Amino acid sequence: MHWTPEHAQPLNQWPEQHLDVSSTTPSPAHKLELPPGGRQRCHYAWAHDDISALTASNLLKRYAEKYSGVLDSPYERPTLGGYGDAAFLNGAKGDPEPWPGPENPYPLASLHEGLPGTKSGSGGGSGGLGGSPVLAGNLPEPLYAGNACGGPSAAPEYAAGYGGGYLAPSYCSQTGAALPPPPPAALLQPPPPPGYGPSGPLYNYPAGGYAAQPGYATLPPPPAPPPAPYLTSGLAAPTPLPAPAPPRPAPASYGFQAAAAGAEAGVSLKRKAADEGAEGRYRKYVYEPAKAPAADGTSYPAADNGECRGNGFRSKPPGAAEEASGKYGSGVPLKVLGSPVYGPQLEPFEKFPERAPALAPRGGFTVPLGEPPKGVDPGALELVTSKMVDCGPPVQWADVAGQGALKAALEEELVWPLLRPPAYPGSPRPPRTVLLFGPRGAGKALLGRCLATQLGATLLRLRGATLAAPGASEGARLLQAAFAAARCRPPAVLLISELDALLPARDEGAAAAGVLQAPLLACLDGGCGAGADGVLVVGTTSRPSALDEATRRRFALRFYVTLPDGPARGQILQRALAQQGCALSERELAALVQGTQGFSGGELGQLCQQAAAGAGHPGLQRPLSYKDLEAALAKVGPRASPKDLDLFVEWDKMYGFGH
Ligand SMILES: Nc1ncnc2c1ncn2[C@@H]1O[C@H](COP(=O)(O)OP(=O)(O)OP(=O)(O)O)[C@@H](O)[C@H]1O
Ligand SMILES: [Mg+2]
Repeated sequence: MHWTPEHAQPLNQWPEQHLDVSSTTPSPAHKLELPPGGRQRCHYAWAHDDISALTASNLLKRYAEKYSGVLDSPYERPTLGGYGDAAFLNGAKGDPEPWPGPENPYPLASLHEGLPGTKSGSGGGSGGLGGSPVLAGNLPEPLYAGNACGGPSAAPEYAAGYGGGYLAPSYCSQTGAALPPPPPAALLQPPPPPGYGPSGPLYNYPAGGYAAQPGYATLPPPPAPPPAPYLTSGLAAPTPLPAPAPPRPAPASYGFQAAAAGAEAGVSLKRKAADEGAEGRYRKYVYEPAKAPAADGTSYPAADNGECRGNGFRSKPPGAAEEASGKYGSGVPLKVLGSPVYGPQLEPFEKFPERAPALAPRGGFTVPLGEPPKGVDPGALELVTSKMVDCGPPVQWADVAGQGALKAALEEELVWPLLRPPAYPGSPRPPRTVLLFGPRGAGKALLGRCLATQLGATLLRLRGATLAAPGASEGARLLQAAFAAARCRPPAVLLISELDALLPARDEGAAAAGVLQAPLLACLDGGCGAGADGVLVVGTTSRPSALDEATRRRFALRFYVTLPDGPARGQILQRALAQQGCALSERELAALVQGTQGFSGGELGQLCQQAAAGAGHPGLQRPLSYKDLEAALAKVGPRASPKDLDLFVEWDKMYGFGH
């Protein structure tokens, strides 16, 4: 209770105010409403009780003696208003500072129920020292001082007991009509315990103060704290439980419990759970991050290893050995595919393994033999079968020097999807067409052969220039027959080199060649059986810019076959020279690799042939030397200019898939 101006009233009103504040008698209107303020306010309530019980009684006794002495003194009695006492004016217990109690003493009826004897006075004696504020307010005149009694002579009545008897004579003028009829004693207060009754000894308080406080033990369990204070901002309210939670047991100490509830209102849930342990009642509100996916895959299958690109495919493998884990589900071991270790660590050509026979057809690329489509000339079909089927040795990945990234991309995006059986009905269909573009002699056809080997497919080779040579009609007939032959021999790879020769040149305007574009597009669309399962069409061109959009779109994959880099050139040279019995030193080989920058694989082969031709080999019975190769370098050079290479790069950026 803080100091307010209305407290500065004459001293003759202090008992009334004091009684109002420090009443130990509960009013019927008092309710148990413990504010969530908690511990501190409850502490003030205890302090208030101290005033009413101990201090107030002592002070009343002391000042009653004083007043009686004043009244009995022969000199003029001073006015009570001039009997200033800051402590009393403030309503504090002799403390010059304002009482720091609550502004409005909230009714704590039950707290005062433990102080019996204050209401057990007879008749209207219930308005004794511990009288109810309601009763005090009903008094028509100020209490104690200035009343009709002319001043109390309270000292003799102290012996009447604390139960209101000792003040009863002071209110002698308070008739019973002025007071409301007293309620039944049984309703007001339970019988006082021994020692606190009217017949009990005066001031028979326990030595331990108010430790007994029987009212505390009889307090009903506090209401369950609202859930909102236990939710930190930003946390969604928990889902209401289907059944109401069982009431919490009455705490052993209500004061502590109330204080704890209020004090914990602003504590984070995590902190609360940590304080209360794993079995804490707030455990369900603890916000915890989602658990890691289960190892058995029953949980989220998201992989956080950085390999997932978001579409189910991992990033390109740094090495073939890492791809043996069956990325496409079927788990085809890489050993079966026979992929080499890509990159500069490629074994020298002379150490290449012996070419293995063609792998048997397997996986989803295996389909039963098909029937020749109707409308196909049987003669042309027989011609294609006998002349265009490549019966050369198989080509493994290791036979292609360099091109590590390209080989990995082809294997990942073409070979394995074709070999993998469809995961489920309606799964994406693997690509059936691929375009390899790059400088002449870069190894496009070599890669096409390698694809056929990896797929275990029959290889049918066509050259655009050969198809266009005999004329449009004959070329179209051969083209349709080639697609039909591939359809009849699944799995098959139809390799069409110099694809640009079948298309109308922009600058040349070859009418005959341009006529073959329509049958080509029709066959690529499946009209010739090319779209059937078990047929892969590989088109190659060194003039990708000659392809119009219609033709370009027919190829699902488009890869740039670059010129071999230094290590790849060294490998190609070593192999080519080894076939001619030439063994260069490392220094000579390095110089030759340096001098053949910009050469394609085909041009490197031509260089070796030129060197042999210049040396008179094989007529000359001596091995090739470095000088022979130097002489050949003067006659054989790269055909692709830097400008051409830039065009490839640009086209790859626009239409290629990169790798
Ligand atoms: N990376 C390579 N490794 C080994 N040999 C290669 C490589 N690149 C090219 N060659 C060899 O060069 C020669 C020409 O290769 P290929 O015919 O595949 O080139 P191309 O790109 O198809 O040429 P073109 O555009 O003229 O058809 C072949 O003998 C091939 O063995
Ligand atoms: Mg070729």
